[in-house]
Amino acid sequence: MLYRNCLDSEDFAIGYLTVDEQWRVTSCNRKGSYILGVHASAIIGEDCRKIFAEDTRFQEICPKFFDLNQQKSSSNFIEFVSAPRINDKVHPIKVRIITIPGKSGTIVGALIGFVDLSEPLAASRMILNSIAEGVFTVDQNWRITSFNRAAEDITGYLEEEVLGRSCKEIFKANICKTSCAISDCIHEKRTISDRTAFIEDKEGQILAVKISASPLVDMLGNVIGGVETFTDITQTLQYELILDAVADGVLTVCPNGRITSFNKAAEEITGYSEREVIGKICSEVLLASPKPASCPLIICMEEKKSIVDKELFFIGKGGFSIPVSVSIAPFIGPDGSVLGGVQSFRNNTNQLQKALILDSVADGVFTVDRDWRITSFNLSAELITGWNREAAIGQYCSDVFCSSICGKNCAIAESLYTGTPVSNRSITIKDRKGKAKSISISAAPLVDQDGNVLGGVETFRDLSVEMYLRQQLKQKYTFDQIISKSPSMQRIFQILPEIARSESNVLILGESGTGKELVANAIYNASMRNDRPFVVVNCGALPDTLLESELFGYKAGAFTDARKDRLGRFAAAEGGTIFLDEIGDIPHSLQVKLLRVIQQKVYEPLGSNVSVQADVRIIAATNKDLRELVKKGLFRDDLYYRLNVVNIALPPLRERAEDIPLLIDHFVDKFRIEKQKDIAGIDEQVITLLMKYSFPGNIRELENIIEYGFILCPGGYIKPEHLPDTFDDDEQNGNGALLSSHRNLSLEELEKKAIELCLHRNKWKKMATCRDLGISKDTLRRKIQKYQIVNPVESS
Ligand SMILES: Nc1ncnc2c1ncn2[C@@H]1O[C@H](COP(=O)(O)OP(=O)(O)OP(=O)(O)O)[C@@H](O)[C@H]1O
Repeated sequence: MLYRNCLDSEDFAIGYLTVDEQWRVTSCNRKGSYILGVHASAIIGEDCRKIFAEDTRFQEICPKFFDLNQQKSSSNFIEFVSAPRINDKVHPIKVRIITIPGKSGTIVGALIGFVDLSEPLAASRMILNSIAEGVFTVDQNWRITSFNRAAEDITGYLEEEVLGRSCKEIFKANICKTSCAISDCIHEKRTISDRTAFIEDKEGQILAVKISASPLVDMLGNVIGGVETFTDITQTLQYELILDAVADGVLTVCPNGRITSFNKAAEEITGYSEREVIGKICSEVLLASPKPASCPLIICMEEKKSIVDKELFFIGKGGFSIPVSVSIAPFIGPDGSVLGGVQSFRNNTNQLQKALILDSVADGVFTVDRDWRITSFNLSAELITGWNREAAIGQYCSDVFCSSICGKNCAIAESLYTGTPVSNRSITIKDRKGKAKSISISAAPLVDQDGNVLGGVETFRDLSVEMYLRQQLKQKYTFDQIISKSPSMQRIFQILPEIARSESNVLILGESGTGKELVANAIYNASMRNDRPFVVVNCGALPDTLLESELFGYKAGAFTDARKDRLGRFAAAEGGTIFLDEIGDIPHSLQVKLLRVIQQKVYEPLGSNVSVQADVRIIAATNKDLRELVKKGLFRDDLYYRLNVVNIALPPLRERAEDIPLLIDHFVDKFRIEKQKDIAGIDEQVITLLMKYSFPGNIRELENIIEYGFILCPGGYIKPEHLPDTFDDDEQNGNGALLSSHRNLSLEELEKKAIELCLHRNKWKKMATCRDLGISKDTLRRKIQKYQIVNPVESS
């Protein structure tokens, strides 16, 4: 009974039958009736072989039942395993027969134990197959004894293909020979985990796997094989490799800002290893201010927005600060929640250095792309234009510079079209407040190695400082409008205020164009009479008869055309100053009258015998040798002495060459304003040419040459080709006979000549002529009409 109870226990997993010597069932436990699918009472007395024969699972075993009556000893212990495939499923049944000996030694029956092996096996297989990792087991000879579904999926082999085969033969792993994980774990009697290996799948493709291995031990502690789990990490490894291959530092964080990955470049840039930073709050590791509120990565995750190329400073492992440009994006899950964030960063040290170098350059520098949008803008550019970099970058350069050359005469465009850089072109721009500024620019295209144009670069210099300095210098060498640094002129400057203050008559001597009228003007300006009239009379320009009436006026009827009284220049200058230029040219009769004005301060108008009082200061000038005229009796000596109370002799320009550069600057400034043209100055070569020149026309001639250059030069520096054509001939330059043909030309005549020359040089191509002259097509057309310039080819 006890035996029955014991065999019927719920825990008992083995079915039992007892049979008599005829194989007739004498008892059957609960598990036995469960496996056989019959009630015990239904089979008591039945031949168990018949019962087994009816159950397909026992088919293989039935023939092995022997005749119990024939058995002699109790040594009959027989074990069979039957594993028929039914409906494509294996149904293993294990049967154990133990014979029961009787008193006489004969066999009186048997105890038949049977187990349906498929039950626990199926459960464990189910568990194994539901594991996502590949699992296989081997026996002590490395023969595979099980191979789960994930292992099949990863390797492409089916279990039945690999069972019984050597694991090395199947996996062909790189570690098989040198460091087999299973043999290591058996040897070390411990589980080995997370070892990376490369195996071959059935197709021969290499897979990266992460493996763990443990020894398989039986109940007695004997190692009976090993079990290995493996995961395909090929894709993860690829991602890691890709991340490590990118030049930018990349780190990822979880939503609370803790670092979850940190690539090789990130390690190199910051000096931290991945292991040192994983799990730490990103801002605490890398930012000077570790507060999450100031961490752009946290902000981006909070606001669910991305940022690109933000300039930041990281603190590296050694505590040094690293300029970086970071881009950040949050990881947004399908439900819209933030799962983390990724931050890529680039070491900006080089760019920063370049920017610092650019910012330390005194010249303004900016670059544009192919669409004329500003791509970089240095500090000097900010200072000169008043635009800050952030505002300027991305704008069209013409919107920032508002220059006179923007559009049609753009220097960058010109440098692109001509293939040669533009240098030192003087232009006017408007700063951000709209104030006009003079700058000198140089431009060049930006071209890549293959010659593709990427954009352009322009450097520019503020000329206002230069201009101010020149102005200061000019002031030092200036008296009123007279400019000179020559010692002889400086001496004159010293006595001029004294002369001006005196009431004495002044005689100014000097060649034509040396500045006699200018000096007379300066004396007048500095005199007490400067609030009274200043009247200029060119005595050489009028016929003798006209000159007298011009100076002293006339009464009606004094001569045929004199219908009514007319006041003369002396009357006009009453209380002020009269400047009598070319005094050496006045006739004898007038010399007497002039002497009377000087001596008695009275004169009579033509046709009148009534004397008129004259309070007029006389400043006279001549380019003639008055003393020689006196000697020859052509000029009255008493008048000469009266006029010559104070005598100023102006030296010719050839005797004060040191004044030439100063005067050049002065005239360039003057014409720049007058003509509103972007001329930066005079080319060095031109200065050399002018310094060698003898200037028979003195300062007036120099002034004319510069004006001529202004007309011909389109912009930038006035070059030798912009000088009057007589400068072409070096011989002539040397002997000082130059420009005689142009010396006395009026401005209009000069302009006409310049336009004719330019048209001729450009074979009457109007666009080229406009470009050379720096004028518009309309202006050129008007000037051609005005000066009636004709194309010789068309006219013939
Ligand atoms: N030192 C100077 N600085 C600046 N400009 C000068 C100087 N000297 C002469 N000029 C300029 O040269 C031109 C000729 O000068 P100005 O007419 O005074 O000479 P001038 O001796 O009176 O000539 P002329 O004898 O032919 O009448 C003027 O435009 C004048 O402004």
